[in-house]
Amino acid sequence: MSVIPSPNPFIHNFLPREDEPPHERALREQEEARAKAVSDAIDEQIRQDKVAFKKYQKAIKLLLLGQSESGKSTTIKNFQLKYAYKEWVQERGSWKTVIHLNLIRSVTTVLEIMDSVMKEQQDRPRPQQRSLSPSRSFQRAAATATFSSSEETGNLDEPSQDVVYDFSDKHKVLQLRLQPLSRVQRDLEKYLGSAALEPDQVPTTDNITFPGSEGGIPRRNAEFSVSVNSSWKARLLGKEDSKKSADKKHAQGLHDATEILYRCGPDIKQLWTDDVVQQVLTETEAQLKHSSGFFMDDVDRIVARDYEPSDQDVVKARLRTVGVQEYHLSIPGSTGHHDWILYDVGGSRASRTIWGSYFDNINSIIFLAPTSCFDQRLAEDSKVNRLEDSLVIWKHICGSKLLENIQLILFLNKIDLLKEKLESGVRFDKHIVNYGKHPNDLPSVTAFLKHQFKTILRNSKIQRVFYCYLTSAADTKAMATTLATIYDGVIRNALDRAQFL
Ligand SMILES: Nc1nc2c(ncn2[C@@H]2O[C@H](COP(=O)(O)OP(=O)(O)OP(=O)(O)O)[C@@H](O)[C@H]2O)c(=O)[nH]1
Ligand SMILES: [Mg+2]
Repeated sequence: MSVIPSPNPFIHNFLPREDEPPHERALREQEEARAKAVSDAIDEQIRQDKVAFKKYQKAIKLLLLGQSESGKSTTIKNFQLKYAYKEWVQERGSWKTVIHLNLIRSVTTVLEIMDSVMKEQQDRPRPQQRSLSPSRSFQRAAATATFSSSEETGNLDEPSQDVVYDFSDKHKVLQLRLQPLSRVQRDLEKYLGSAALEPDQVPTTDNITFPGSEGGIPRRNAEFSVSVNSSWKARLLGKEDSKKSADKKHAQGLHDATEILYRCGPDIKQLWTDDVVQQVLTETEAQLKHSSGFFMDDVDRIVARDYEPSDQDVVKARLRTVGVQEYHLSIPGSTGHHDWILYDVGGSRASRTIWGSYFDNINSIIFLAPTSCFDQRLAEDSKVNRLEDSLVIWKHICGSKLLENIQLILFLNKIDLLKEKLESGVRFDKHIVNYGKHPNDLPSVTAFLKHQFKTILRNSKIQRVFYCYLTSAADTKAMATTLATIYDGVIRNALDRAQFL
């Protein structure tokens, strides 16, 4: 018995009635057109998503890692400066607020140190006992001023030579006249958000360990957000709705900050060029000049009402990275343009928990180890030497199973500051015990550091080439050359990997 296929019995429900009245027909056609428009929009979205996904998959993905203040964001700035200058110029102005905050922070640090020493001096029994033993607030100021740590140098806890500083009413007047800056500092910090605070100023989570050396991929922490560009930049560039009353208030606040800073300019300069203040800073070994975001030598220029940051100012400016910042660049090369995605993460201990979630889909890692911090402790944990911390992170990265096929590039950074420090007489062997009796000069110290990092890579059981560069990320010319050098290597590695997969 054969079965004759019958037409779908429900088809009539969907076909227009033969006797459909004209107004119903018009309504139906309208509804169909609307449904088609929605369907077309969904198809277009899917098409665009596919294109974006393909582009994302083809893009070269580079992750920058390293402890806080190692120079990750500064390296990204160098990438932008070299390969995305148009966008760089568009965003340059937004850094003015950060640079103002950096300058005010330095002023606050100097004032805190001066105030602490003044009080110390007042309280001291005279003239028999005149030794300088710093107070708590003085030590706090010292920490922000990139002091040598007390445990390592002994310069804070031990009474120093008898010193009496020749403070006068002039210093007290300066203190009073610069007081308005503390309010400006608070306002700017509020405006820039948590990025404006350093790791020792934000609450930390206990028991944080570096993720990813074994086990699975850690989950992304809801506390952290990914953004293509940070919100403070958008706000400062006026990309957000400027009609909002909060934004208007902020704009007024920023204008007031510029005005107050302008009026305080001559006093800031007087404070910074004062002989007694300089003597205090020298003898308490406050390495303010070497600290991040140091702009005290440029006061005249920066406090000017019409100040516009230069390229170099932006590279020098310091703003902590919170969460993950994603940068998309289209970089020309010998084989055409390549899309690059650079991931900049925060380097403080609390921020490191997020790193592992970026390990699974990247091509290369640039690891930044700041070399000049051999005599400093972590802001988050004063028991840990910063150089040792870098070696520990490097060991985790080299040994991570998740990173087995990822190219590692090491930047031994802040070489300019290391050179200055060694030349000023700070002894490397005093802080790094296994340095032995080698000379206290740049070639010997960098050779030692290279050897340390290379040995860790070799011992990690994962076979890799040791790519290592001595860098000074604040030197944009030298960095342009380094970036050009690593550029081809990163692309070649990405293409090889794509073929292999
Ligand atoms: N002199 C000098 N300064 C540098 C160098 N590299 C970075 N800096 C400065 O050091 C400060 C900190 O650099 P960042 O790039 O913000 O450090 P980071 O690794 O991104 O820090 P987090 O965002 O906290 O993880 C900035 O003020 C930089 O200008 C360098 O090689 N030499
Ligand atoms: Mg950063």
